[in-house]
Amino acid sequence: QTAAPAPAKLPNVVILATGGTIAGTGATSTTTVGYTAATVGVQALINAVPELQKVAHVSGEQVFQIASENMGNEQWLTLAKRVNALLAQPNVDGIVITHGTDTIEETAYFLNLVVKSKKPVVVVGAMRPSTAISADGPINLYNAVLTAGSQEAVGKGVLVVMNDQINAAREVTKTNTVTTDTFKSPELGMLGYVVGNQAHFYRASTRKHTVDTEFDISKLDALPAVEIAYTYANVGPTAVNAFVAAGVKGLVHAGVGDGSLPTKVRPALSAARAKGVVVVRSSRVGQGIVARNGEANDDELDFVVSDTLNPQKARILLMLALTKTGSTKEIQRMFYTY
Ligand SMILES: NC(=O)CC[C@H](N)C(=O)O
Repeated sequence: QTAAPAPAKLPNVVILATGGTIAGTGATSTTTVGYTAATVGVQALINAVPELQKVAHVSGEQVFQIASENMGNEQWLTLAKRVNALLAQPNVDGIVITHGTDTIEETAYFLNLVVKSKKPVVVVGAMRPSTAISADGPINLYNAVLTAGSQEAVGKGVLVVMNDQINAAREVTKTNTVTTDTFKSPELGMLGYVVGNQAHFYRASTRKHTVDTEFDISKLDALPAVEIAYTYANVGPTAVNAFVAAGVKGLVHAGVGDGSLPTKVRPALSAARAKGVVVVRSSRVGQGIVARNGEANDDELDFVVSDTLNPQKARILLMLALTKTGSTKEIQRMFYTY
């Protein structure tokens, strides 16, 4: 194994810590469930990986200290503004965000749509707490910093680096509740590997991101209310009606199959649309396209389809879309663009 090459000038990488298992501690070295997430501070995370100093000048900031099931719109806005402020500084070359893995794909996709820089932004987590045998946090952090400081990652959009693999924010999803190889980009594929102290890219997303999006959160302190209604055998209109009564501006329907609408749900969604709620048809399946005018006549219902975005990512794009427009035609264009 070769040592990390020593570049003439090391990149400056800022680590923004938000919590999660990568900052978690367990009772014993074999505690890999039932540990406490978000207990170790950012400086301790950096100190645990002295190898970072060979590949970047790293500095750390503790932005939050939470388990990522508690991540929300408010935290996303705070985080995105901090990322944009740091990347606007000429002496910052890249950013790593340490994060719980449960919602890592959502934070990554949100940032993918609102970061205004081509500089690398890498979101990273761990599946085993810092106290575990073979904890994956240190190697993941090392690979994330390496990637964030690399020229190869410039302009690739927000990345999730874990388990020696680089995935694009738009496609990556958690596929296993506990294993270290949980993050995949089903069917469409990962972007590359981090191997031998180097980030290797083989593909890039064709969808627009970061500097090429139309979204600007710099003056926002809240996002439009958008919820997800999940569908399953025997589902009725209760959840959809409750969301509409609560005043949502948008609803993502996590339909079955290719976005099918059960007979009992369709009228509730149609009534929601009549009240001005923007409805996006997505699917709970996790892979594949929800096609416009496929399982429903979207032109007639005035619905939007999610294309290949899963429901939790469709929710993010719909929130940002609603900050710009209420036009379903425009919002559909965005779902085919980002
Ligand atoms: N592996 C993890 O990071 C899960 C821990 C926690 N539920 C979180 O998402 O922050």
